[in-house]
Amino acid sequence: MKKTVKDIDVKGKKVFVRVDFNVPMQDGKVTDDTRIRAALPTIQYLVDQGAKVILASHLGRPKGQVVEEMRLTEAGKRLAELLGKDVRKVDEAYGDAVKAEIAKMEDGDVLLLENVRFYPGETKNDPELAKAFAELADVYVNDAFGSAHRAHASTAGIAEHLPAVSGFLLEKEIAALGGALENPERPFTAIIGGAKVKDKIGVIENLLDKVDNLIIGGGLAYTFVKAKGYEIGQSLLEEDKIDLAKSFMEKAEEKGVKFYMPVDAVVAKEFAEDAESKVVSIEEIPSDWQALDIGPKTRELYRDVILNSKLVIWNGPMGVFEFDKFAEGTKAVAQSLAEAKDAFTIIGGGDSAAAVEKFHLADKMDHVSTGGGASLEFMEGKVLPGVAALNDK
Ligand SMILES: Nc1ncnc2c1ncn2[C@@H]1O[C@H](COP(=O)(O)OP(=O)(O)O)[C@@H](O)[C@H]1O
Ligand SMILES: O=C(OP(=O)(O)O)[C@H](O)COP(=O)(O)O
Ligand SMILES: [Mg+2]
Repeated sequence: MKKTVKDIDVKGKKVFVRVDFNVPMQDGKVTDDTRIRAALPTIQYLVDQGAKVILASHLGRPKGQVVEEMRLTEAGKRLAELLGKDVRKVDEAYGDAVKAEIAKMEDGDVLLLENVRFYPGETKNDPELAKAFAELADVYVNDAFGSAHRAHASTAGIAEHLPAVSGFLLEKEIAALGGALENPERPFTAIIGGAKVKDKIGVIENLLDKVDNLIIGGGLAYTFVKAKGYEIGQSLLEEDKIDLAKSFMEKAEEKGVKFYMPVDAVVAKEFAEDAESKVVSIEEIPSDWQALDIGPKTRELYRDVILNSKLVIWNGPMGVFEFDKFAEGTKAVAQSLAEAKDAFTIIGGGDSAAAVEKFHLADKMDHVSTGGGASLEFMEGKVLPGVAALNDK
């Protein structure tokens, strides 16, 4: 068991809180604030206890440099609205100017640092950067469940220098996911989609030891379609994962895990909201088109599997649901989960959670996790670095 904010005295202390405010954005605005709302209990608690609350997060993948659209300014504004309280935002994440701002804070004040991934040391877990973060505070709190599978300077390295405890969200997520997976009800179905193919394809190997059904959709699916020998046109592909995809399909067969992939797709002429589109069978994706959603036959197939399951874990949208034209597959799977009254349903991921919010189905799920990659790695049985770094009770 890890210590939580309740196990330490925070009054008057400077508390560095790593949150996951990696929220979906469009045209400079936050389009889904699920992750900000999920961090509120910890932030509010620290405010009420009279801590000086210093928040840190990443947004997107700026690759170690400043990217204007990836500033945390808008997330900070949304947080201020939700908290009903001023949130001061600075444009850096460590250093003398930040220390000077912190020195001005009163007990109960909230300060938001700039995107920690604007610095190359963050994702490399650079010890110098971890130390620079630690110098800002007396205590470290990790509440960024969505980033707990990353061993980065602000999620792991910093914990070596300060008393390090978990926030309420991290604690709640681990309890909810751990509880469901301890003695999984069967049939147990995992649905994996989304766009982070390189990150997520690897989890499939361990999942094959745990699940009865594995459903593949979203951008992830086309590396498998390609591995089957079909043309995928301009669809998302991880060329160097094709052999891995092939081996997973073979392994599924050996282990008696039922493996489902799209039988049809909605293809588009280009990656755009208003692109010309049509439904084709999976063997017939034209070479200059790209698959942006699963097709109607696939939606039916997946629905049957979901309705016959007792436990369903879903990470990663089935298509580019941000564009209404390509949202039907994701919507159908969300509706099937909502309909599956006999099943315990868990949805995870920043974008998947945004999708079920968009379709007003979030309250029909048993657990909506703020982590996609994090919940998958947790489900694999891996110890998450962001959790491992915290102090034991
Ligand atoms: N067929 C596809 N082609 C390209 N992108 C896709 C496709 N299907 C889904 N996506 C994209 O995947 C993104 C989410 O992926 P990911 O971050 O892995 O999921 P999550 O945040 O739920 O863990 C969405 O922005 C969506 O537009
Ligand atoms: O959005 C996230 O993960 P998710 O897309 O798997 O839900 C987390 O903020 C982690 O981001 P990263 O995958 O860029 O490390
Ligand atoms: Mg995502």
